[in-house]
Amino acid sequence: MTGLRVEELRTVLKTGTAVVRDVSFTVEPGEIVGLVGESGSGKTLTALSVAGLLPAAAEVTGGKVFLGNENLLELSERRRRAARGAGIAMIYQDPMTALNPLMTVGAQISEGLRAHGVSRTQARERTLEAIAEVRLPQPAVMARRYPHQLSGGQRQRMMIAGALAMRPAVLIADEPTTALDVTVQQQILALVDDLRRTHSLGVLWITHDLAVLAQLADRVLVMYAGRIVESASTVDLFESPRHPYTAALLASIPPATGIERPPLPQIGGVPPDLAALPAGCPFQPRCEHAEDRCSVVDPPLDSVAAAHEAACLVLPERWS
Ligand SMILES: Nc1ncnc2c1ncn2[C@@H]1O[C@H](COP(=O)(O)OP(=O)(O)OP(=O)(O)O)[C@@H](O)[C@H]1O
Repeated sequence: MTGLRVEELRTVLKTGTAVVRDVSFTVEPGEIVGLVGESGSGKTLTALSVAGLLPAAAEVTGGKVFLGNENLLELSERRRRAARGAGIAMIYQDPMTALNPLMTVGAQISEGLRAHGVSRTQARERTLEAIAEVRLPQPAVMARRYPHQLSGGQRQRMMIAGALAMRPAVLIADEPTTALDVTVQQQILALVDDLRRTHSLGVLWITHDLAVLAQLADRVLVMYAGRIVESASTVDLFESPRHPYTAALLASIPPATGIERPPLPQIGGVPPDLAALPAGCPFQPRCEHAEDRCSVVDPPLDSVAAAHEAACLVLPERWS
């Protein structure tokens, strides 16, 4: 199976502001990698850059996006579109943005496949297979429904079915469970966890919600001001965070009750304006542990332990 390797990805708005700043990470087959950060930290633009779906207001100006051995950023538009369908699929918070309200869901999944050269008969078969795979009952009946005839959870499953029908190597999920109630959210998380095992699907799961990642992700990337500031296995990140921003995110998770959805993280101070970043470390104005040098040096992402990287000059031993 094919993994995803992103190297030094840089995405800039037409205004000149860099919103994704030299981001590198990998997603191995069968692995779930979480990408977490506050609103505006650049998670969505990272995902759209990788999937080749950026809005006109932004463009990738540097870096590489390898799917297997192929750098997607070097492919022609036509080949990139083909690679995108079969290689990287994306699902969103609001399935209505991905689903056409005027077509039955089955027809749109089939149409997506037909656009990639799958025959009519095969497209129909694969559509029903994909709908069954996301555990919707009576696939043939479901396929004939319009999006508004489905519940929120069913629409979310249909969107996942549409993505899976393409048999992608990597699924990028941008806050896909945020709008769902907790029970349905749990069902979708269990489904994705199952699919990555049965299909060796690599998953990049974007969220505000570290509690979801505790349950789902093998590894977590923490994003701040367009950069990855910490990267570690989920266990290491929760047990020994090495960036004060990660520690603040963790401290903002209320004690787990198992049923309540935590609110958005509340961290003192405001997220930085990407168009006017402070000198030194971008988190330093909000950081409880900042030292004088932190307003001078913007630390690179460095190895701090095995398979654990952080971009901070102040070791936890010195955190007051
Ligand atoms: N289409 C766009 N045009 C102009 N600026 C944009 C556009 N999309 C995002 N931005 C800006 O780029 C920055 C990063 O946004 P992005 O949506 O990637 O953040 P995010 O971490 O996904 O936030 P959220 O959790 O709210 O979705 C923000 O400053 C945002 O205002």
